[in-house]
Amino acid sequence: MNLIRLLLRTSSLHLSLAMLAGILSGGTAAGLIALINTTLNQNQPSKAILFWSFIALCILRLIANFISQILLIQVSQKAILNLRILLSRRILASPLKQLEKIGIHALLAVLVEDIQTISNTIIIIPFLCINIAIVIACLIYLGWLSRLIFLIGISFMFLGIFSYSLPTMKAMSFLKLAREQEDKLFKHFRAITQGTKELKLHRRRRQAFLSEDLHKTALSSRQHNVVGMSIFAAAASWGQILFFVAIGLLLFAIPAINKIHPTILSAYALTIIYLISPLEYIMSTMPNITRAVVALKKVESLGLSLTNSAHEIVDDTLFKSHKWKHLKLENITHSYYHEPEENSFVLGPINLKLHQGEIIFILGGNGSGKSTLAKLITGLYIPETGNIYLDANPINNENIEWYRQQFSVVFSDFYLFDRFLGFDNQNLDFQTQKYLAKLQLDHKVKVKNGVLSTTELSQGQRKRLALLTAYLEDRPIYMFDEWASDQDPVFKEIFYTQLLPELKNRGKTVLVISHDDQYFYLADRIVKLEYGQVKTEHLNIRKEQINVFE
Ligand SMILES: Nc1ncnc2c1ncn2[C@@H]1O[C@H](COP(=O)(O)OP(=O)(O)OP(=O)(O)O)[C@@H](O)[C@H]1O
Repeated sequence: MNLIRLLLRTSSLHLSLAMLAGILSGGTAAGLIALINTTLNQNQPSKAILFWSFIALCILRLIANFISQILLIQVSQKAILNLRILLSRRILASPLKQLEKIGIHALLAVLVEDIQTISNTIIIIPFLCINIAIVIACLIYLGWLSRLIFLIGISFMFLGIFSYSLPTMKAMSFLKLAREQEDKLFKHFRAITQGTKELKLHRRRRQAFLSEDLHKTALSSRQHNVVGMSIFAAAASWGQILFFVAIGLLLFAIPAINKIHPTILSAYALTIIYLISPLEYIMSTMPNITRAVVALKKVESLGLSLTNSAHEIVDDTLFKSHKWKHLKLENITHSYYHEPEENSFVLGPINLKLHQGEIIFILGGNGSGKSTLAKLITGLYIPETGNIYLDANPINNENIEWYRQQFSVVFSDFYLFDRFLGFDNQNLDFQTQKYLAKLQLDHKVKVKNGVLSTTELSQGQRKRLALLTAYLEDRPIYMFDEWASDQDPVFKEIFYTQLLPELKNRGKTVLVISHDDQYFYLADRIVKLEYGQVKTEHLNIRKEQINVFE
């Protein structure tokens, strides 16, 4: 089972020791029962040896139980920690296309819901193991008492397990359906947090959203959970009654068929009654275990398997001492997955050669494929066909991680971190302060130890902060996806006529996705897209005023 593999991966040594201690603890529990039986069945006052054995077994059980629990708690907590880190790593190591296909809401459901479910189950596994050890030890004791009754008991137990597991399989299918609703619920939660303004301003939209979307999904989730959990409850009640049927058989049916000594019968009855509590615990954990199995299956179904560790391949030997001259896209294509056949968007095949130190403008109408091309050029999307070359070197799985590190990008849907992560620059604060002044943000934002005093700014100001981060990254290729669209005319002018040429003068290659036709003359090369194809490619040697939309 994957859950056990997950624990084993965490620390097999700790787990083995904990299991040993657990078995010892279970063994002492069975030993105590045996001792109590012997003491009860002897017709004379208790001997000192029985008394001291009882004390010794109690102490042994206390110690073994404690050690086993402590070790198992450590393993389970470490497994939870590893699970959180591993899943986050897996998500970040997965191709962007795959993550976009899964969807943000489904990823959130995995990170919040599934991790919690798996963690909750991992926490109970230590106690589950100890209870299983007690059951096994008691069964061994029962087998030692009488083989015949043990065989009857074991057959009865398997019948019980079988009749318990059949309905639980049905219950699992309902829990799976409930889990599917969780993805939808997270989509609605996203709508609540990101669409608050739109929902507040439109009462009928809000009511329709609450009753038709949110309530419907939450209700469906509840119904599947209720049915699933009810089946578990029915199966558990059936399991409980089976204990008493077993005791009934033992007391009334078996002695009628076969003569059995009353001391064995009473020992059996006592042990079975003692077994009720651990068996009930085991049964009560089944819904949790089933939920965790469903959660793990969900995680795996998204292609985020937890059994292999994710690792990045960074081959930075490539081009280390070498200044590249051109970046070539050869017949690259990309298509999106969900669009209907007749409407599907395909970018490419694109053939382009971009030179080091150029300012390249990428133009085109809405939906023409500019941002898609940006993701392909920056290595975020792997081309479905064709290749990217840096000089004569093809970009492949081995060097793509390195290749991505050559780009500083501000996407139109950028994310702003409130502290500068991954910089080991000694003068970071000084440099940031300088750029804050340059971007006219020094009156609003301060920086201390790489932490920004605020990111609660206007959209245009936030974009300037994103640009600042790109400046600090100081990478060979810059990419701006409609960066200037939120800037006021004055700063727009500064961006195009001062900041871009400055970057070029520092030897940077600058790719600019833009609709600002008054600045197209600043470009060295202009690439215009239409319906996912390069419509025109224009080399602007004379820096003339051009109108490529004509
Ligand atoms: N994550 C996505 N999943 C599915 N389809 C997408 C996705 N992103 C974009 N598309 C589709 O790809 C096409 C091109 O989108 P893209 O964002 O590249 O256009 P664009 O030229 O940047 O547009 P705009 O100027 O509006 O930003 C569109 O038809 C869009 O529907």
